[in-house]
Amino acid sequence: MSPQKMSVRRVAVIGGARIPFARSDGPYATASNQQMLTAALDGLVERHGLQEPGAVGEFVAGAVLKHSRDFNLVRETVLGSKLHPSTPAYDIQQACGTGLQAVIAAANKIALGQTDSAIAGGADTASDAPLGVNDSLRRILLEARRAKSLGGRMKALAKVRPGHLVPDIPRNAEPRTGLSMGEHAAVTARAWGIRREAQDELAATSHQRLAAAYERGFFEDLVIPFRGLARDQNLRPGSTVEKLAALKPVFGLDHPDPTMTAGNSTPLTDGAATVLLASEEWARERGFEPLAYLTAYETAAVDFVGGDVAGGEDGLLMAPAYAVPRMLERAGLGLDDFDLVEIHEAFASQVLATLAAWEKRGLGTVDRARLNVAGSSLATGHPFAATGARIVATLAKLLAERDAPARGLISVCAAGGQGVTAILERA
Ligand SMILES: CC(=O)SCCNC(=O)CCNC(=O)[C@H](O)C(C)(C)COP(=O)(O)OP(=O)(O)OC[C@H]1O[C@@H](n2cnc3c(N)ncnc32)[C@H](O)[C@@H]1OP(=O)(O)O
Repeated sequence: MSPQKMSVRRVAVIGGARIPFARSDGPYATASNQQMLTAALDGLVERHGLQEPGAVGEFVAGAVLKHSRDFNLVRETVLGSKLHPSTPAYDIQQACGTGLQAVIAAANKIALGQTDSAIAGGADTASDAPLGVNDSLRRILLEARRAKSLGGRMKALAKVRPGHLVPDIPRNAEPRTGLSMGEHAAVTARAWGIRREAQDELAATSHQRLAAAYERGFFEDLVIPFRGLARDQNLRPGSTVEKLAALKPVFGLDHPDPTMTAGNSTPLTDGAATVLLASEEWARERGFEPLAYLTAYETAAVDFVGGDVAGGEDGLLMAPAYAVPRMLERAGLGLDDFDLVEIHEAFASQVLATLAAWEKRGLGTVDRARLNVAGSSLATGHPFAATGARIVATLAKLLAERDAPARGLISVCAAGGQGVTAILERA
């Protein structure tokens, strides 16, 4: 396959804005997805002066956990925000890949000349989870609604039993296997021989690097204070390997030597993030200096049902092991060509398994000094749909700081055995 650039027009990353991420059932416990997404969006709009009609071509974002009332969440967010009400908007969803897939959808339209600017992002709350009514009760209520007479309605409602009142609670589990993300990751960690010490080291590094990035003011123009938080609440600057080593395992307990703990797994998190993308012409006209350019992206999926449950190497969160080689081949690049690498840290073991898979597939090793240099999801937390936008904005700014040609790789694993990846470059 010959190397090819995907863009017809170059797509620039102009800036990002997110609210600090909070541990679920904490300070954002009463905040909805719409409120959090609005706060992130307003921060971006105000900072870049995008209030007038037509300033932004469209807003594309999503949430993984949504109430039925949020069927048009992203457009509703526009209507309650500082973005002009004439801005079109739509929802997108690819589990934990949502934020990055929103960036890709927006970038494609800019690349093809269908719009000049767009905002992409995502929000998620595990606190304000969409509890549903029990399926049996829902069917009875629908039957009652369809009934043509009071008698018919009463007859339907008379079928309600106490057991029907048990709510339908969303589970952090794969429908096809019934296993949680953490249990899947534990199976994969065993298949790849990922040690506890290596996981704790990765987690400690993530906290220390995120803390250092906050200390040097890196996030001052990226993070908008919200509901009393100015920094990611999950950040523990004092998180050392020794402290992490003392935590008890929480996943893979059916195995004699479980390695995954609350410290080397992402916590359930609430938050929202946005990114501003545009054509170079649009950026020039408005006087914005692009931080970086999106030059390639890829998605992949694995047969995790057969592979992972059987203890194979193609686990639920391993699709980036396929997406990245494919993307690099298309772009005519190798891992060595990247100054920075951002791997979403769903679990430390999943990052380490992904690195091992890239190595096994002949891509080489990633220099840890280039990996997640401003921390990642183990320290920031992981509000599912927001993570991709957080990473794009962080990496674009890190590349811009280098003030020289530089290239960055993004790898995000997602539920359903999927992976979304991208390349950012600074010319
Ligand atoms: C594609 C994808 O991204 S898949 C990933 C999707 N996300 C997930 O699946 C979320 C996975 N995470 C979880 O389910 C939960 O966070 C769990 C099960 C890992 C942990 O839940 P909890 O037990 O409620 O965690 P909790 O925050 O109470 O932490 C447990 C203990 O570890 C401690 N701890 C957690 N992190 C650290 C740390 N970095 N340093 C030191 N101690 C820590 C806590 O202080 C707590 O200690 P305590 O019991 O003395 O109070």
